[in-house]
Amino acid sequence: MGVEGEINRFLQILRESRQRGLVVVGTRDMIGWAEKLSRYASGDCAIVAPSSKGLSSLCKAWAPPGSIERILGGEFSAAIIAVEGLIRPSIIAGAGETIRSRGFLAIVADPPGEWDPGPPGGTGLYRQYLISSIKDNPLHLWVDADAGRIVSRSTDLSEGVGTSWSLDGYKPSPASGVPRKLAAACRSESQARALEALARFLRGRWRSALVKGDRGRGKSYVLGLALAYAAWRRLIGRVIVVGPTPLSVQSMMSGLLRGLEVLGVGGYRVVRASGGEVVRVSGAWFRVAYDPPDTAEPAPLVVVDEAAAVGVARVRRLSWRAGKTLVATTIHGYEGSGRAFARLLPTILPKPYMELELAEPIRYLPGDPLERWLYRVFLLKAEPAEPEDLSELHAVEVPREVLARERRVLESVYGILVQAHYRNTPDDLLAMLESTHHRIYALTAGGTPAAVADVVIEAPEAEEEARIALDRLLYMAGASDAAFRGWRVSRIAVHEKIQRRGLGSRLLGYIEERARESGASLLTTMFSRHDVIPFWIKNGFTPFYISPRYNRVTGEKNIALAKPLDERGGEIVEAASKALSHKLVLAGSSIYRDLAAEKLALLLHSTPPSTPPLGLTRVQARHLEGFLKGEAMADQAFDAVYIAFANALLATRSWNPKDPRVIGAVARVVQGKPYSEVASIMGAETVEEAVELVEGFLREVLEDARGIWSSRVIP
Ligand SMILES: CC(=O)SCCNC(=O)CCNC(=O)[C@H](O)C(C)(C)COP(=O)(O)OP(=O)(O)OC[C@H]1O[C@@H](n2cnc3c(N)ncnc32)[C@H](O)[C@@H]1OP(=O)(O)O
Ligand SMILES: Nc1ncnc2c1ncn2[C@@H]1O[C@H](COP(=O)(O)OP(=O)(O)OP(=O)(O)O)[C@@H](O)[C@H]1O
Repeated sequence: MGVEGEINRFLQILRESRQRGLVVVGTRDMIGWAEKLSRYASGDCAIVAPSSKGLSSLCKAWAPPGSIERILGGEFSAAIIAVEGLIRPSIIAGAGETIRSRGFLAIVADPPGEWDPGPPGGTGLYRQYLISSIKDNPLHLWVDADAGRIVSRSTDLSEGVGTSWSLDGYKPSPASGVPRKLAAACRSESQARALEALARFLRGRWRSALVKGDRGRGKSYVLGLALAYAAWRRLIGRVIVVGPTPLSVQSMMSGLLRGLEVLGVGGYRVVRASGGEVVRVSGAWFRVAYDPPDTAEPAPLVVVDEAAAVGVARVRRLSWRAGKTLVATTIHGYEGSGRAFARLLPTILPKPYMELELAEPIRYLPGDPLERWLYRVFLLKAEPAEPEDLSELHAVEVPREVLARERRVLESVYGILVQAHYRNTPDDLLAMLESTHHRIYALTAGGTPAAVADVVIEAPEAEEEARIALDRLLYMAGASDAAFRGWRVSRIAVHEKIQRRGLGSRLLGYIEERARESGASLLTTMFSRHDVIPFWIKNGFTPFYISPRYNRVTGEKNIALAKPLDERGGEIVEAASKALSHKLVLAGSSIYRDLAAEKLALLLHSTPPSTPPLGLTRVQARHLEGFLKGEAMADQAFDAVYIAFANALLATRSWNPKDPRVIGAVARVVQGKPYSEVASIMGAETVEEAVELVEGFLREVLEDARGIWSSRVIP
């Protein structure tokens, strides 16, 4: 049988078993084979190929390798990857998740001996890892089409894969309120249970609900069914649906339309975008409309699909101003682990809050082998082993070769990072295996990693990704010529069961020693989880930069800190940190107004003392004396109080950043917050109490700092 016959036979096995499989075709005729494969799928496919190949119209959907998100949210009989050179893990993982039951993922690549899916100039470890992983796939066919031979094949139909979706186990809860015919439109028990809960949510006093689950679980669809229920019960009027693209909310719209149909709600109008996507469904008393994240405005009911792609800041803003908010988010998917994000959502969504999880896949059968393979190869569900005995700890560098070779090590290292960090993507694996400027360090207990750090060696001549902290540092210090090296701790995490026992600090100490030995002038870090600032300060780091913009993913501003390792590093960190202290005080009421006052105080306290470019006029000095004598309120002499307080804060460090009076004065004077907010920041019972505490404190501090501000009166 020729190669084509083999492929036909393999695809037949997929169709009969309803499982999904992987086809790899090695050939020099990439275009010809991409065309053949699209014919096997009768054109119901998505293709990932550069525009130069002229393949973009071959399938229903096309994405260039740099914008895989263009096909995500779609669903096809096949996904074809026809990309020369680098095939990022996120392309394979993303394309794989768009395929329905019985379908196939195809990679058209160079002939086997010549194929290198890794980046040019890399280590070659990703190639090695991917090739051995393909051979481990239980349902795959790899052919060398030009030589007419099979490279490897496995048709082990996985056990434990279901044969269809079923609602057999589902018995409606008493008084669920969901009509039977609507429940019957669900495909899994957990989807039907979620629908019941969402009906309760829509009827009751709940403010927000989160539907979470892995990809293809029917999260979006059940939101649509729930909206149909709400329309039928006349519980909704204006609803906005927010998602990264109109394509990404189509499953929700399908659920809505199907729900309206089975409930017999008629007389509504459907508006489609130019690409055919449903963007609005409006009936006599309800209107469900898609709104892009950038322009979405709160409404009585807001539905956010793919919340991780919409971003924390937007979800927070919309949900607080909406009547009710329904949110769907993916825990594990092509974009990596959204586990930490799913954990963050309950802390930002308004209460009362309800959470639901969908377990069984719907796009393909439960236990599908391609899903299991993608999750395993790209570590989307990596679970770290828990170290047992912490009495003997060893800090080590984990060589890339070991990560590529030893699955157990790779899983625990990766698992700790996935568990702790907001967002890991499959491409992190590529960076770990291939990028020569990344290094992985671990603290192991009995051979099991207990803490892990990913360090980037930043050098002035390196590409931008490998000098992000260095660039900010030079900018802040007003320097441009420095030619030194820094090591940036890009991620650090301790196994979640053993945090706050000194392990993180110990690993950081080890990294510091290695950085010193290598001749680096600095150790730096940059992150947006403001809750861990104390960890860095406790370990001797000095803040030197806070981004004026929000991190799109976390909704917080990035903060950078550094620890100098030699004299030159010390000079530049000091200059940059002083510049930051001036920004914090002088721009505290504008770009840094949203920083928590206690974080601003803490950061400021960790910068070196300096003299700010601020003096009082004689008139201001007179107003200030009036305030100090109790003849005027601080607000009456606010400009003078601000200048004198800024001088005192910047020039001395005798104040305690944890003192609520300091935090209150920072919130009021530096950040210009209203006393109502200052009172709650300080924990004061009334606004009057807050005013009294802040004014009393200001009088004390400014009296003590008289020597500082009085010498700066401009004649
Ligand atoms: C660049 C980045 O990766 S920033 C993100 C850091 N990583 C994370 O947030 C992931 C989750 N957290 C963790 O993995 C760990 O808690 C780490 C890495 C932050 C700290 O490691 P740990 O071993 O837990 O901290 P360690 O015991 O060494 O802490 C030393 C001191 O730092 C401070 N500290 C540590 N963690 C925190 C925290 N989450 N919040 C506030 N202070 C902290 C405390 O002062 C602590 O001393 P204490 O416990 O006596 O009060
Ligand atoms: N009850 C159902 N009846 C028919 N089709 C369904 C049903 N539930 C889900 N589907 C279909 O299954 C596929 C996956 O569902 P959906 O998109 O809602 O999943 P999801 O959990 O939101 O995952 P993803 O984030 O991957 O889109 C979609 O094509 C959807 O239309």
